[in-house]
Amino acid sequence: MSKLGIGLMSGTSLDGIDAVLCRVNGTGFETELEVLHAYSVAYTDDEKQKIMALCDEHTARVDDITAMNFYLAEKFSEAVLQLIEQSDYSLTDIDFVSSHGQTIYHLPDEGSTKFQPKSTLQIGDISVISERTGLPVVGDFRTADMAAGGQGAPLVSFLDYVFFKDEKKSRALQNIGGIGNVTYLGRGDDQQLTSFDTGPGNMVIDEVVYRLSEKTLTYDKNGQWAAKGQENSQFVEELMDHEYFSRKPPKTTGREVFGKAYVDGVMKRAKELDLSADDLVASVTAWTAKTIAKSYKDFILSANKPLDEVIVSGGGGHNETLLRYLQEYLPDQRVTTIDEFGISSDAKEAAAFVLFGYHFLLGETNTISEFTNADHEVIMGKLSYTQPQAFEKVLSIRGS
Ligand SMILES: Nc1ncnc2c1ncn2[C@@H]1O[C@H](COP(=O)(O)OP(=O)(O)OP(=O)(O)O)[C@@H](O)[C@H]1O
Ligand SMILES: CC(=O)N[C@H]1[C@@H]2OC[C@@H](O2)[C@@H](O)[C@@H]1O[C@H](C)C(=O)O
Repeated sequence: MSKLGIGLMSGTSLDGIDAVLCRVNGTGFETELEVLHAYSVAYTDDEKQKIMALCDEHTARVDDITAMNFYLAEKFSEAVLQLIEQSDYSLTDIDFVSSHGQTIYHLPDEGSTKFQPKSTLQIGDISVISERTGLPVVGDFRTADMAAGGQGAPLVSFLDYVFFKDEKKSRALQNIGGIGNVTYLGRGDDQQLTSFDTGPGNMVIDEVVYRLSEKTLTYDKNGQWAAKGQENSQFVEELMDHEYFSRKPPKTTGREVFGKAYVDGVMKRAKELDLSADDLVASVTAWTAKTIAKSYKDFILSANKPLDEVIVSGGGGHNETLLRYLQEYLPDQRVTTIDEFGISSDAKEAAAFVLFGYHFLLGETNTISEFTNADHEVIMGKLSYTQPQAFEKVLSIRGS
């Protein structure tokens, strides 16, 4: 029997919270998932800067992290309530909430001392969300995959595999959020599955635009600013030199690597090269597209894996200049956006968490170990229900 789940996603771009209401039925390849309503709320600049400070080892304070764990949970709860308010449903119709949380730090590789195992931290406490909504809330997904030896990301590849594996076409599902990540799906019986973070998505473009606009713009709307400039090829090639791009998958990255400190270096070098603001925005946009195209060439095409089409999702799908560069660097592939397949670019990740939460509640695995390089598949998630009625909903899902 189908259930109604709400997915919450607040990604590494720190643009805000995406909430989607979905009808879900079945598991694995039998899954049916329909997005019924979507709602997004932007973080204020103040909120974004405060969260960003927690993503940086030099500025994060333990009291701030603790408080933000609760503050964000309130924001997530408000997003659920707003979503419901705007939809044709009421809270009592909903069976569960599934929340990604806000990643503030992700360490997919062990450090040099015994106190630095690989680890990851998503905040926005699920008990607070359960208490405010009266619903059972699933959260904290990445840790289970990491405990099984995985990178804890990319997780959305599971949705890509379930809905986009095709008999006739080999596909790359490219998400361009704060970070870019790809799921490669060979055609037909080809089970060579690959998934990794390609590098920055909008993260560097956003920060450069924020600084050049003297904090008045947080992103380059539709890529209009980049379209006014010309990419500087020397600068783009220099940026391509970062060790992340030559490192073989499996690999994942985040704000720890391509955050503010990285952009300090980008701005400094752009100044030395005397780049105009227009050319700098064009250059980081071209470079972002090139990091994606190069990673396909090095880790997919060079391994003799065919690639017919590239399906872009995430906010970067709205950046027309970024998509133009991507098509230019991948002349033999058709580059399109996921909207063509009836899924909104902005709703995909939040919908994926409905899929994960539902599998979790049914006790079904919700990872594919090849994608995250885990030792085996796991059931990701943890559960909170602060009221007996919420527990009843869990029992009813399990009994259905
Ligand atoms: N109209 C637009 N034009 C250009 N860029 C846009 C537009 N709308 C959104 N974006 C970009 O998309 C970003 C948000 O993307 P998205 O919500 O997919 O990221 P995220 O989920 O936070 O990150 P991640 O997937 O890395 O966790 C914004 O920060 C902005 O850079
Ligand atoms: C640790 C973390 O939050 N990683 C995010 C980030 O944003 C994009 C990319 O890096 C991806 O690997 C992941 O999110 C998506 C939802 C994923 O796991 O598929």
